[in-house]
Amino acid sequence: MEAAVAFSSYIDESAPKFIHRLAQAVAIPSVSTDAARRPDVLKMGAWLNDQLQSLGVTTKLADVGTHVVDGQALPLPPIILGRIGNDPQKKTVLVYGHYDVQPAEKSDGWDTDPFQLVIDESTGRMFGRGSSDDKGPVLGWLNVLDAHKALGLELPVNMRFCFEGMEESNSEGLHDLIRSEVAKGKDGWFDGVDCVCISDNYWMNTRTPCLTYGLRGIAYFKVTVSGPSRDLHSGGFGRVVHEPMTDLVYLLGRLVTPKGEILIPGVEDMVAPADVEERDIYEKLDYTIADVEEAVGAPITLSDDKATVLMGRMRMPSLSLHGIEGAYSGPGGKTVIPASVSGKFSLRIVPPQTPESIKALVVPYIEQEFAKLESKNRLAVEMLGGGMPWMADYKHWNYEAARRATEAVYKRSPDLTREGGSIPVTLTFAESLGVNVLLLPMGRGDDGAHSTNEKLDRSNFIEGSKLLGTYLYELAAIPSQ
Ligand SMILES: C[C@H](N)C(=O)N[C@@H](Cc1c[nH]cn1)C(=O)O
Ligand SMILES: [Zn+2]
Ligand SMILES: [Zn+2]
Repeated sequence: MEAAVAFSSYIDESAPKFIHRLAQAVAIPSVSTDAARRPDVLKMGAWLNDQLQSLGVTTKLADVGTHVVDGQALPLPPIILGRIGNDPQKKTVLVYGHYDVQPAEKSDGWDTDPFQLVIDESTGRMFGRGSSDDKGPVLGWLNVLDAHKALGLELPVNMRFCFEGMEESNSEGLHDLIRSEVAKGKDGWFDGVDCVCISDNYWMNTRTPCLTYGLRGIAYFKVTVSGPSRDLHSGGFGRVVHEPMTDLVYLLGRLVTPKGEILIPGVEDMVAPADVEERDIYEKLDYTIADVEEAVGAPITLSDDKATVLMGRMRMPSLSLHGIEGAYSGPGGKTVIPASVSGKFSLRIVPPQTPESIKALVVPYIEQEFAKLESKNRLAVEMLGGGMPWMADYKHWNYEAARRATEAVYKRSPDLTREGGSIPVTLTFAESLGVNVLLLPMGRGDDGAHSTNEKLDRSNFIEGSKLLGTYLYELAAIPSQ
C-alpha cells in the first residue's frame, strides 16, 4: 500500500493544478439540451480526449451519427472510449461519466457567471455549471491518472473509460454503441471488464459519504394544446374561443396533487409498499429533515417524517412539472392568448416500472381528461425520452472495495443509498456486460446539480479524487472470485 500513500500525498500537493483543470472544463459551456451549444459539446469532447491522451490513455472517438432537434440534424457528440493497462493478472474496471451539462444562464439567478469556476476561499466552495454534475467527478479520474503518471506508478487495475456528451439528453446513441461493442466479443472495447464504477450522483447530506445501489428511471413527456392560427388579443377573444393555455393548465393540474401523489390511475399501484424491514433501512440513514431544508433552502418538505421523505426520493415514483413552452413569460403584463402551448413534465420511475409501461398509462389518461373538456382545440402527447430504473447487488466485492476505500479516505463507513435521479446507461451496462455496477459519488447533497449556483466543495474534489484512486487499490486487493 506504499503506492497508495504516495498517491494520496500527490493529490494533496497538486490541488491547484487540478482545480485549474476543472476551471478549464467548466469554461466550455457543453450544454447538450441546447442546439446552439452543440459546438461547445464537441469542443468539450475534444478537450477531454486530449487530456486523456496526454495522461497515457489510448482513446477512440465513437461517432454515433446525428439526431434531429426542431427539424435540424445535429451531430451527436462522440463517445470517448479509453483504455489503459492490459495485464491479465489485474482486474479491469470500466469508468463511465459525462462531459455535457444542464443549461445555465446568469439570468436564471446565478450569483456568478455559470461558465466560470469561481472559488469562495472562505468556504472552499467552487461554483460553476458542471462542477459537481459531472465534470468534477470525471476530472477526479484524470487526477488519479495524473498522479500515477507523475509518480511513475503502475495503476493497480486495468482501466476502460466511456465518457459521453449526451447524458442530460437521454444518452442518445450510447445504448446501441455499448450493445454493438459487446456483440464484437473479444474485439469489443469492453471485453474483459470485471466491474463498472460511475461517479455521477451526490451524497444524501453534506457530511456522510455514500455508495449508491439504485437509481430511478425517467419518462419525459410533452403535451401540446393548439388552437388559433396565431396569438390573439385577450380583449378581443377572451371568453370567445377555447384557450390552449386554459386547457393545458387544467391537464397539468390533473397529473399530480400538491402533496406529490400521482393522479394517473395505475402508476402508484405498480409499486409495492415498503415493509417494516425496508422502512428500517431509511430510518437508519444519516439524514434529517434539516438536511433537505438546507439543500433546498426552505422548510418545504412534503412530510416531517424522515423515512417518508427518504422513500419519496429513493423508492417511490414522482411526477414533476417542468415548464410551459409558448407561454408568455416576459416582464410586464402582455394581454395575449398564446396560440399553442406545450407543457413539459416527467415521471421518475422505480422497478418494475419502465418508460413504456408509464407511457401506456399517461397518454390515454391525458386524452381522456382532454375529452372531458369538450374543447375544440387540438391535443398532442408525446414521450420525449425515457430511461430505465436500476438496482444493484450491494453485497458484491465492487461495493466492498468502495466501502473500504471510503473508510480509508473519510475515516467513516459510507451510507448505502438509492438515488432519486437517473443515469439511463447504468442498466444497459449491467445487462449488456453482465457485471456489477457501483455508483461512487463525489459531491454533496447541497451541490445544486441542475440548479443555480451549482458547486463542488474543494475538499470533495480533492478527497473524492483520493477516494476514486483508493477504490482502485482496494479493488486490486480483493482476491478474484
Ligand atoms: C444523476 C445524474 N447526474 C443526472 O443528473 N441525470 C439526469 C439524467 C437526465 C434524464 N433526462 C435528462 N437528464 C437526471 O436525473 O435528470
Ligand atoms: Zn445531471
Ligand atoms: Zn450527471
